[in-house]
Amino acid sequence: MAIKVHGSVFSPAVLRVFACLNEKDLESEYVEINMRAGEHKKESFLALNPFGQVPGFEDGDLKLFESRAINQYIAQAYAAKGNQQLTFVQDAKRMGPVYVWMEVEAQKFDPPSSKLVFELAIKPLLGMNTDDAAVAEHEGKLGEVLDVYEARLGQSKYLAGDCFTLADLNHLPAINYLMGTTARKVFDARPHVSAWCADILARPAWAKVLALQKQHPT
Ligand SMILES: N[C@@H](CCC(=O)N[C@@H](CS)C(=O)NCC(=O)O)C(=O)O
Repeated sequence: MAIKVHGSVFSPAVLRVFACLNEKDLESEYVEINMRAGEHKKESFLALNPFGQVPGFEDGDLKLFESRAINQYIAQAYAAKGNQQLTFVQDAKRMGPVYVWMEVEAQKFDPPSSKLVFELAIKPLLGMNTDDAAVAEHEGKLGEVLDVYEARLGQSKYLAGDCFTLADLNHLPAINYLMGTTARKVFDARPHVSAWCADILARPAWAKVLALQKQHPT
């Protein structure tokens, strides 16, 4: 049975799941949820995600939500497909840094970057005014996080070592959005971070995500 991703292609969390599906060369069906019309708060969607947030994910009779957990599921369930560097292996020492940097993305990078995506990318799309004070505050916070990334990426090409892993992939939607905004300067000011961003954004799997987004411009 086909994999289905329910959501909006403007949602960073939805794009994160498509990035993983594309890395794994998996076919999937995009089921558009009209968030402006509040479809994500309706009974039918709440059966997929009781918190009323996109994405909702189906693989046959399995229903999941939370984009990062969905990506871990995809990486394990389809271990033999596509990019096998994303598979979690039994070697705990090898996996340790992956676990660390996945948490860093979710706990440290995501809070300021999500705020900036909302202020600088989503609000303009919705015709709302950007809060400049909030932007300045969260650019400062993101800069502090990226100072740590700069040191790390001076030691290894990717966050968890020499290979691209889910720890890197989970950053893609926010970085992609912020590269098109004034917050780009926070990344550009840090050479190792800037080179890493350019590298991960150039992945063919991410280009496929952007192509899907273009096909659904509303
Ligand atoms: N931690 C969740 C976050 C999901 C999330 O925040 N989705 C947003 C769009 S990116 C949403 O549905 N917002 C509408 C709402 O919260 O009502 C995940 O990674 O899946």
